This record gives sequence, C-alpha cells and structure tokens, in this order.
Amino acid sequence: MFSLSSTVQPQVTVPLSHLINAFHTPKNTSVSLSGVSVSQKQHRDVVPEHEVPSSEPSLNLRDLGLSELKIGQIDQLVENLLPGFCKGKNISSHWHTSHVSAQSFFENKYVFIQSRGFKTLKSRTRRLQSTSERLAETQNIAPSFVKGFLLRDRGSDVESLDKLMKTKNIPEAHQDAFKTGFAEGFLKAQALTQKTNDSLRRTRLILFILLLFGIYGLLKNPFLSVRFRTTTGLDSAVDPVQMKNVTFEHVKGVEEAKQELQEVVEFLKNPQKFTILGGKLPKGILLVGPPGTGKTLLARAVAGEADVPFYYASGSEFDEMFVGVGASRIRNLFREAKANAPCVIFIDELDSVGGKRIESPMHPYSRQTINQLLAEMDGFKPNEGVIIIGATNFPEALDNALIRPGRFDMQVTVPRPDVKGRTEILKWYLNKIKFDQSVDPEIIARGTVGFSGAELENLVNQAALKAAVDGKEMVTMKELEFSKDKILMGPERRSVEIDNKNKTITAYHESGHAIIAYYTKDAMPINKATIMPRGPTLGHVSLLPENDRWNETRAQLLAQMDVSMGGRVAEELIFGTDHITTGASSDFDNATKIAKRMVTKFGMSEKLGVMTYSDTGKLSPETQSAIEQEIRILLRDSYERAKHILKTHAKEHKNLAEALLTYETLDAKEIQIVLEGKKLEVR
Ligand SMILES: Nc1ncnc2c1ncn2[C@@H]1O[C@H](COP(=O)(O)OP(=O)(O)OP(=O)(O)O)[C@@H](O)[C@H]1O
Ligand SMILES: [Zn+2]
Repeated sequence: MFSLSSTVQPQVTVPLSHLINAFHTPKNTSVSLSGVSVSQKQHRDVVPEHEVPSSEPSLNLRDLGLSELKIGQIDQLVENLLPGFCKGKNISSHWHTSHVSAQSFFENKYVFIQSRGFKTLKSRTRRLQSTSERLAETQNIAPSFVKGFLLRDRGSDVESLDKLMKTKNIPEAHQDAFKTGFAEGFLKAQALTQKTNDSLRRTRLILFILLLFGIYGLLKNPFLSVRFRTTTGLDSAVDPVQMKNVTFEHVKGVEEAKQELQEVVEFLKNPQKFTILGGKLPKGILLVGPPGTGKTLLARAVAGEADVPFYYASGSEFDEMFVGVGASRIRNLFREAKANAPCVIFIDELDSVGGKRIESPMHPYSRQTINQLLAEMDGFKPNEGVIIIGATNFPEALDNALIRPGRFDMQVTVPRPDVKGRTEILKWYLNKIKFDQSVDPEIIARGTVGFSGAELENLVNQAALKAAVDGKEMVTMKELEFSKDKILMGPERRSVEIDNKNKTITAYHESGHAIIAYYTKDAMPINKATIMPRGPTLGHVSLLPENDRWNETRAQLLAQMDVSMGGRVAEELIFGTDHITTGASSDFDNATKIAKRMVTKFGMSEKLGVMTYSDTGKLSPETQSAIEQEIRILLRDSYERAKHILKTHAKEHKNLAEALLTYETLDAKEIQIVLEGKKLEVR
C-alpha cells in the first residue's frame, strides 16, 4: 500500500496569525507577503502544508475569492475585516496565549465590536485611515498610490451582498468568510473607482454590515470554529455564480485549449440545435495541467462565452468527516444545475474527491461522494445542456470509474505557457498597472521558462509592489527583472527548487526503469528515456519489443514486472520511503496488474496450477486468498530483484540519472554509452 504524499492535499487556509504577523511587520512587506502567499493555491502541492493547529482560526483564501493576498489587501483585511470575521469565534483566548503582539491588537477590536455602536464605527474608520497613513509613512508612499497600483479590479463579479448571500451555497461556518470576501471584493472594486473620501463612506457601510453579521453570528453560534465546517452542508442550497465578465479573452496563452473548448461553448449556447445537427459532446471535460495555468479561469470563460450559469465546487469541499454530507452536496449541486440548464458545473481539484487514493481512514466517506458523482453524471442525457468540467493536476490519480465513457471522457491539456503565451499573459497583466515605455514583456517572457499564468501575474504584481515601495510612479524593466529574480531565487520560489527536486527524482526514477530493462535478460530493449514532461506525465522510458509479436513467456512477464518496479525501487533507494511519489505508485499498479494476470489468466502460478480464474468474485475465500498470496509473492520477488540490480549497478544508475538531468532525453544508443561508462559527446 502506498499513501501518496499528503502535500498533494490542497491547502488554502491561512492561519490568522500569519496575517497578523504580516501586518505587524510592515517593514518586511515582502517577507510577510510570502508568508501569506505560501498558502496560495497554486503553490499548494509544492509547499509543505502549514501546521495549522485545529484550534487556530484560519481564513480560507478561496472563500475570499483570492489566490493570494497582496500587501494592500492584508492591510485592509486585518484592519477592517478580520474583526468581523473573528467575531463570534472563540478566538480571543488563543491570541492571549500564543500571539502576544497580536493580542492587544485583536483584543482591542474585539472590545470595539462588542460595543456595537455607530461611534465605534466612526472610530474604527478613523483607525483605518490612520493605519493606511501609518503604512504609507513607513513605506514613504502615498496611500492612494498603493491602492490604485495594487488593487486591481476583480470587483465586477460582485453583486449585492444580499442577493449573493441568498443565492450562494455557503455553509454556515463559511458565511463569515464569505462576507469578508464580499466586503473585500467590494473594497477592491471601489478602490479603483472612488476617491478616498468616498471610499471611507463605503468602508463604513461595509463595516456596518459586518458588524450586523457579527452580532448575528454571535447570537447564533458563539463557538463555531472556522475550520470545523462539517455538519452544515446537508441542506444547503446551491446557486450559480454568473461569470458574464470572464471570456476567452481573459485567458491568455492557451490557444489550443480554447479551441478545443469552443465547441463546448457552441453546445451550451444551443444544446438542442447542436444535438439535432448531429454534434456529440462528452458530458464531462477534464482540464489537466499544472497549478495556476488557468484551468479555473478557462472553465469560467466557457460559461461566460456561452452566457450560462457557472456552478463552482471544489473537490476538497466534499472531503467531509460526516457520512452523507459530501454526497448530499453533490446531489444538491446537480439538482440545481439541471434545473438551470444549460449551464456549467466546475469541480476544481477533482482528484481530491475522485482520487484513487482517497480510500483511506482520512477520508472515510469519500467513496460515497464519488459514487454520488458518478450516479449524477449517469443520470442525465447529453442534450440536457449540463457540462461538467473537472480540473486536476494529477489525472493519473483519478478513479478509473470517473474517466470512463459518458463521464469525464474528454481531456483538455492546459500546459504551462510557452514564450509567446508568457508574453501575452505578461502584457495582459501589465496593462492593468502603470508601466514605463521601456518595458519589453518579451524579454521577461524569455527569462521565465516554466512560469504558470498565476506566477506571471504574481511577477507583475510584485514588480508593482517594488515600484510602490521605491516610490516610483511606474513599473520599469528594473522592477520586473527584480521580481523575476526574486521569484526565481528567493525563498518563496520554492517551486523552482521543487521543480529541480522533481526533476532529480524523475531522473532517478526513469533511469531506474532503464537500468532494470538494460540488465534483465528477458526485458524488452530500451528505446529511449526522457525526463521531459510530456502531457501530464513527468517522464518516461519507452521499450521496444524486439519482434512484432511479443510473445509473453513467464520470464518476459517477470522481466516486465521488474522493469515496472524499477522506478519505484529507485526512488526508495535514492530518496527513502518517505519521498515516494505518485508516479512511483503507478509503477507498482502496473507490476500488480501483470502479476495478477500471471496468476489468474496465464496459469503461471505453481501453487494455483494451470487454470484460469476468470471471475474472481465467484471464487471461494480460500482460493481468493491463495491468489492474493501468490500475487504478493510475485511482487515481493520482483521487488527484490529490482532492488538487487539497482544496488549492484548503483554507479551506472547515478551516471544515467545525471546524464538525463543534463540531456533530458537519451536514446537507446546514448543510454548504452552511459551505461558502458563512456562519455557522452556534447550535443
Ligand atoms: N493563462 C492565463 N491567462 C491569464 N491569467 C492567468 C492564466 N493562468 C493563470 N492566470 C491567473 O492566475 C489565476 C489563477 O489561475 P487559475 O485559478 O485559473 O489556475 P488553475 O489552473 O485553476 O490552478 P489550480 O490548479 O491551482 O486550481 C487566475 O485567476 C488568473 O488571474
Ligand atoms: Zn515509473
């Protein structure tokens, strides 16, 4: 059994203490920023999870509609919104104990709000003003400048709070966060359009709203912890977020994906007509790609282009502790969607609800959830006009049932942008800030290989921040280069380190396969090995059957098993059992499949004899356990053989991995040269 590394689990909550710390270290704006943005979702699988003690109240960034917090936003959040958010939560004692510097700050607010008066509001507003002034002083920048510079308008998504509160599916425990998010979005929107005076009036209004909600929350649910949000989903209604404002125009550098999705848009515009004309569409579309490449954005754009409702759900939301909650959420979601077809249902992080790995004690009811999802997908006809778009970074981790025909049977790859795409994305985000004539996005694009859309957006924002901190009027190449380097080399660009680490792991993994194939008599000869990611896979070794007809003898099957094992064993030998990756577990699956076939189909087991067991379900428990036992033995032996070979040829293994790291792809001849200990010619 392999438990896949827990870092795959999305982590989008930010402990309040981080925000507070961020706020309390105005000098270290960048450091504290990264402390917060560590939890931004695009870093979720490369950054180790924060230790968020369950008693620690935390904010869910996604609920705020944010992928990261920017300096101005932190300021605003902490100053205006968190108190409303914390209201009614049993948190004050927490601040007493562990956050001394934050304690007084928060206690103040706490008392503030409890006085429930307009005077309080006024003084809070004044306080707000003074803080931005204070910040401005320490940074030597004008507050309005900071705002105009950094807070881009995403506020057009925001409708009236009343309406949204009614129509959005928000578990009770999330409502405060939602309100905060709303108010936050509101602030953002008005930051662009309003002058300070005006904005203060609005801020006051928001504070008032929050205050009311705060009191309401206190009366209703005084000790509801933020992270514990399990029981409230059962009866919640689901309603769409209409995304009229997001179109394909907003998604840059993923032309192929857009083209593939164009047909879906046509379908959604007029489902009946589309099907009458003989058009056929999958029910489910899987958007596959690394984090931050715009999968969510694309899904919204599909709905936006077709002008239909967009239902958002995140796989991790279904990850519930109580029986039936996830399943019932799915049911509600589909019921609402079907009633409002044509529409788009988007399920982000599909792997966290539909992954193979979720059958673990950590996720006791996920099987129910996934079954419900499957039942719902089977339960309507293609012409009903409901399109389900799922997003995942790990398609190989998905439950096979999900990708069968009639379910998520269309895959659209959303890759990291190439240089042209990066240029477009940079231009797009540059146009939202003030930048100097001399700025050449293409130069930056050339230096940012491997950056995702979200990272490029971040780069531009960081440059703007830098310019603001330096008291400049505009962003120049200097700031862009600075933030590029900072992201590339600074502590927060862990993804580069991780990318390098991943590359190394992949190199050892793939050379593990190659070494076994090379030194095992009956294995197929190697065709090539590569660590270049192709589609969603990190790397691969391809083998060539010698003859057209690959006659599978027992020895050949065993060799095949060993080759499969090689990748996993290599990871274990080099990096230790703690670091075995997803890719490695699929090797193990592979080997298991072969072993199973050998025992049950090919009669290749001594113990069970020459017979086939076609329907394993009908066998006696004894026979079944004998089969399992045999499979286990085959796997164990294969594992040992692979381990032995890799240990014996540790030096060759290392050489090959290093050659792969240098050349990325090696063909059969080159592999042989390396394994014979000769030098590869520089290509
Ligand atoms: N191709 C792109 N064009 C424009 N903006 C982009 C692009 N990719 C990412 N972004 C920016 O980054 C943000 C995050 O992207 P998004 O949430 O769509 O990524 P994702 O692929 O869904 O990531 P995840 O896998 O983490 O959910 C977007 O809201 C957008 O601001
Ligand atoms: Zn492998």
